[in-house]
Amino acid sequence: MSITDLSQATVQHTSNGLRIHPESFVKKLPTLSYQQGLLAIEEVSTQQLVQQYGTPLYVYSKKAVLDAYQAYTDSFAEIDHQICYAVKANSNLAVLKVLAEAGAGFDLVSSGELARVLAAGADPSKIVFSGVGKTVAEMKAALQAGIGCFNVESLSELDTLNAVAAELQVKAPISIRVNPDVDAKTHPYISTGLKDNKFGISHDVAIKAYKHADSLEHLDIVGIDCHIGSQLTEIDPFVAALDKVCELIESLKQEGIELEHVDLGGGLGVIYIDEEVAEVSEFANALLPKLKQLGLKVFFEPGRSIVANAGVLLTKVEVLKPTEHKNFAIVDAAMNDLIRPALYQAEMAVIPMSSESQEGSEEQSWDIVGAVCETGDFLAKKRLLSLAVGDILAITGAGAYGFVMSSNYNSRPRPAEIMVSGDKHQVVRKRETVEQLFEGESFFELD
Ligand SMILES: Cc1ncc(COP(=O)(O)O)c(C=O)c1O
Ligand SMILES: N[C@@H](CCCC[NH3+])C(=O)O
Repeated sequence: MSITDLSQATVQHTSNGLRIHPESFVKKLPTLSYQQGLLAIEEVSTQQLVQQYGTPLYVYSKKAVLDAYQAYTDSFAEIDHQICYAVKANSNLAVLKVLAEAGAGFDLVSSGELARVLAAGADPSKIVFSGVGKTVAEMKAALQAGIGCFNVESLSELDTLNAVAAELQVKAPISIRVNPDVDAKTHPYISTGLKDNKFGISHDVAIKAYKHADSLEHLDIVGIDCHIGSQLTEIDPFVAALDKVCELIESLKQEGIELEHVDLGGGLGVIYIDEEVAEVSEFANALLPKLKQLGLKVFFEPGRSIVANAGVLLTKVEVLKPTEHKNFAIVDAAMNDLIRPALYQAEMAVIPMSSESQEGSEEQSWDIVGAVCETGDFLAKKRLLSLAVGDILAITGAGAYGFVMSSNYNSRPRPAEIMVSGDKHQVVRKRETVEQLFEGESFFELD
């Protein structure tokens, strides 16, 4: 490889750290580009966004969200299907509204998420409610809203839901979430389809659970559900899970239990750095022959693959702190704004707002860290960049499990969120103020 080829290589893992060539890297991502050397999202310059709204700043591309959703509907066009976007990945109302208007259903895990999707105009019949610990109040709210299906995760949930539905004099539509004991080959914290995980009902118990559900007057069995984990880069685990679900559907038929739909959950991974990730179309091609044979309606619950690469987090370099041992670039975003690196050692790309800032100046290996008082507060480690105080960096892949997992640790107000469409941009969540952080608190006055 010549020196020019090397400098143009998109991602290089070197002993000093990771070098990402920004201009070629963004070509792998939707709606990001460098225009006159400045990072743009759709047609909006990130420099303009930073000047107008400040940092840290989450920015989402409407087009990228819609295109990712469309990739699913196109890939599964041959079969009767429903995409239920997993709200937990990014629950901003603007994102939800874009998806609701495109025809998406929603996968929820709380009544908070239910309230959000209803506020965003969701069709209740396209909502599925997952989660291991639904409360009675949450069951009531979802039944009153008329949701499409409860994905039930335990025997005791069947009884509670039956009682709640009886009280409201309705029938609760249910699927049972089965745990197929398939290795999703992902980070252990986000693997959900193994015996060891708290999710779903094991195959051995599933038939018993369905028979029990069938005996309960206020439950209406409509489907079967499974979700084996998140950020899966390979297709095989999905196929293995589908095979197990098909076996169960066959056994249920023999017991006289007929289903209307099969829900295969979410979990398809995305490119963060240079992962080899299956495309939605490959995922569909692997599953379609079996799904067509089944002849049931198919639900999917993608989250990350719809929104991750529709979003970036923009952050400013506040302090450069080279030490004899390593170099720290302290930025104004931190683990409270984006916890994935700290929580899962997730590697996310960090690219400069200005690609010209990298040219001609000497790169060094930097740990990009926040100002939170935790050693675990890092956003990226060993990144080869040429940095100056005041530079703006973009962390890509931040549209999923970014803002939604943020906190106010160290009394840090959370960033603003912006949505971009074409050359337009709008605040879709205001930056928090310090006053908001303690507005619900009071002094103890009873002594
Ligand atoms: C039940 C369920 N459905 C869907 C998802 C969405 O997963 P992903 O964001 O990986 O597509 C999750 C999260 O892992 C989940 O727990
Ligand atoms: N929060 C995780 C994904 C969780 C999936 C939820 N079941 C992540 O950022 O990768």
